[in-house]
Amino acid sequence: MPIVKSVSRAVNQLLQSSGCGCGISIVPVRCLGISPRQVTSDASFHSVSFSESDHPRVLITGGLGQLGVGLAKLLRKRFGKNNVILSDIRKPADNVFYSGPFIYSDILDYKNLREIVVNNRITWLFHYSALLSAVGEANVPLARAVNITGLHNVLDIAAEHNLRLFVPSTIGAFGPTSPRDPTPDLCIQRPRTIYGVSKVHAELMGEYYHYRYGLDFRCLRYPGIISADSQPGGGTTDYAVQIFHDAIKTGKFQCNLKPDTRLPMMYIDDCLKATLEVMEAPAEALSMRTYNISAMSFTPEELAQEVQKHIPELQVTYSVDAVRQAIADSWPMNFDDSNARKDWGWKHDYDLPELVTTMFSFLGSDSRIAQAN
Ligand SMILES: NC(=O)c1ccc[n+]([C@@H]2O[C@H](COP(=O)([O-])OP(=O)(O)OC[C@H]3O[C@@H](n4cnc5c(N)ncnc54)[C@H](O)[C@@H]3O)[C@@H](O)[C@H]2O)c1
Ligand SMILES: C[C@@H](O)[C@H](N)C(=O)O
Repeated sequence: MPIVKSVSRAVNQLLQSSGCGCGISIVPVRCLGISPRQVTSDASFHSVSFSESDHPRVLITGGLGQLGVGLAKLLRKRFGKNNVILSDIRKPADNVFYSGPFIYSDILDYKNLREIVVNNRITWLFHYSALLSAVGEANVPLARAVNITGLHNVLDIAAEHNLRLFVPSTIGAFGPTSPRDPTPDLCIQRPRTIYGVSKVHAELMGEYYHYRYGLDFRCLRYPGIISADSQPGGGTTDYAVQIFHDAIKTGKFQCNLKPDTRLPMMYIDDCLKATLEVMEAPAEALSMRTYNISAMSFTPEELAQEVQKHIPELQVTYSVDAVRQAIADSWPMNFDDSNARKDWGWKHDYDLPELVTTMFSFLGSDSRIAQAN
């Protein structure tokens, strides 16, 4: 086939699949010949397309944080151990290293990330690398680099290689001028943390790449996530994990938020279930590309009361961290996730009582509960 004809066929295919319909150029930015890191201008035409009957080949960035190892476990169960690669810039614990493929990947190293995607024929990418709200405020330049420059690398590679891309957003993508009770999917978003600003940027850039280049971008705004077997990475909602550990270890918990600070929260199993469900949802079901998801909403006082049903002698004191409190006071109190429920059937399994019971059964507090009774 003459070269001109095959290129024009490829362009037509790309235009049809772009969802853009505007007839203007849809080649990703780094393919336009203006980037020092450019690949050939027809790079995406050569991508192996993902057939729905195959298992996806998955890469998880920032996979050694609170959520990544659990996500890998869920995806490996579904798609096979060797089809899911965990990556991070940290050294994995033995049990993680031996549980399936792990690879070093710094998302700020564009060429290395691209090499990993190409050599492993990746088709789905879950982009978990980030600096969370509190650690982001403590190191704004690093948060800007990881959360914004890193995202740009991931977006370009995903667009060039025709990946389905999941990027989590957060309740932190809203700010003091957003409606807080409840917070709908579409409303004013003027966050006042670098974390929130970077997440609004991620939502908008992902949606822009979707409409402009046909990138299959999918995004959920997670509430604060609570897990038993992984530690949170420096956020405002971390107290809701720490209380369980301290209740069991010392019977005392000092909370860094005020007792009446209400925030949306979710058990990790619900969060990971939603993530897989939105990635598997048929594109036609998605009326939007960024959805709120919700399960429960509580204050430190309400959580402490539920914990005290299991450990009655728990003593809770409050020593407010001004940075975290200001952040929490600007975030949603309740999250409206009706679009996720309507479009792709989202439904949570864990409310507050089930969450607390499950956490204690994981953390093995039986002996302490027995002592208390
Ligand atoms: N955990 C939550 O409550 C929560 C809530 C809302 C959204 N999210 C989002 O979910 C994602 C995962 O959250 P998490 O709680 O597991 O985060 P985490 O902070 O626990 O883990 C983030 C990981 O990113 C890695 N990382 C940092 N810089 C990197 C770089 N340059 N290259 C590659 N990796 C790098 C870190 O080593 C870390 O393991 C994040 O994007 C976060 O914003 C989390
Ligand atoms: C809410 C979420 O994005 C994270 N747990 C934080 O508090 O920063």
